[in-house]
Amino acid sequence: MSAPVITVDGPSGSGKGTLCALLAKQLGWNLLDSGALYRLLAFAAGNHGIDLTNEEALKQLAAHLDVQFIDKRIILEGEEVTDAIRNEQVGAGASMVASLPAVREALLQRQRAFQEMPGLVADGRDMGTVVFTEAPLKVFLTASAEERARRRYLQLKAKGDDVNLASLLDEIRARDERDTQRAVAPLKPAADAILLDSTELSIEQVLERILREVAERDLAG
Ligand SMILES: Nc1ncnc2c1ncn2[C@@H]1O[C@H](COP(=O)(O)OP(=O)(O)O)[C@@H](O)[C@H]1O
Ligand SMILES: Nc1ccn([C@H]2C[C@H](O)[C@@H](COP(=O)(O)OP(=O)(O)O)O2)c(=O)n1
Repeated sequence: MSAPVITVDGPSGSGKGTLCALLAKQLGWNLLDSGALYRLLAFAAGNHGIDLTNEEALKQLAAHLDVQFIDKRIILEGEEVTDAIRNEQVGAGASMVASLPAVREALLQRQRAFQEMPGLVADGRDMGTVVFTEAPLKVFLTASAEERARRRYLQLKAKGDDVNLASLLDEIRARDERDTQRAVAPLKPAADAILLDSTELSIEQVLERILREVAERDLAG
């Protein structure tokens, strides 16, 4: 029997990463942060002087990307990059490399390898539509662009980054546009996904709502 998967897809700042980390902890399941793979690829491309539109070179880089996920730390080619990949510049680069079909194909098996017992919580844009189409629970998490920009602003500011709310909102809108309009695996809810708008919900309310769905499907064992 294959391990059960909960997929959580949605736009930047909707709360996917937060929800997935809490779910994985509560259920004792594995966690896949697929966005981190696209961020790491964009970051590695920068290190190697590869242009973010060079599909062939990026495909090769993706196929051989030397990454280790150790607890909450991410090591790329021997260097810790856990914080370095979490800014809007790397996010925009990730969104660019993610629009290239050969790159997505090269990262597919690496993502599917995370499906191990007792279960997997998978965070991204195409977890329910492409990577784990058989998942018994699919969530599409959204929030208004203004609320998502506000959340990102508070998050980056708390980290000490020099951020501006208006430009974050512009960047989030540009990323939404690129992620939803691309030809391959665009951001959209799977036909069988639960749609949840978190604009007016706290993190605890979102978690509670999804844990109810987990219980209804008897997924937690
Ligand atoms: N429902 C919520 N209400 C308020 N803040 C939230 C909510 N969900 C997440 N956040 C905060 O918003 C920021 C972005 O959340 P994150 O989980 O990183 O989003 P995503 O992974 O979808 O980009 C984080 O600082 C997180 O603590
Ligand atoms: N499964 C995925 C995950 C991310 N991406 C792309 C599109 C996103 O804009 C970037 C960055 O994703 P990430 O989830 O890290 O971004 P946010 O934390 O939601 O801001 O990668 C993707 O195309 N497919």
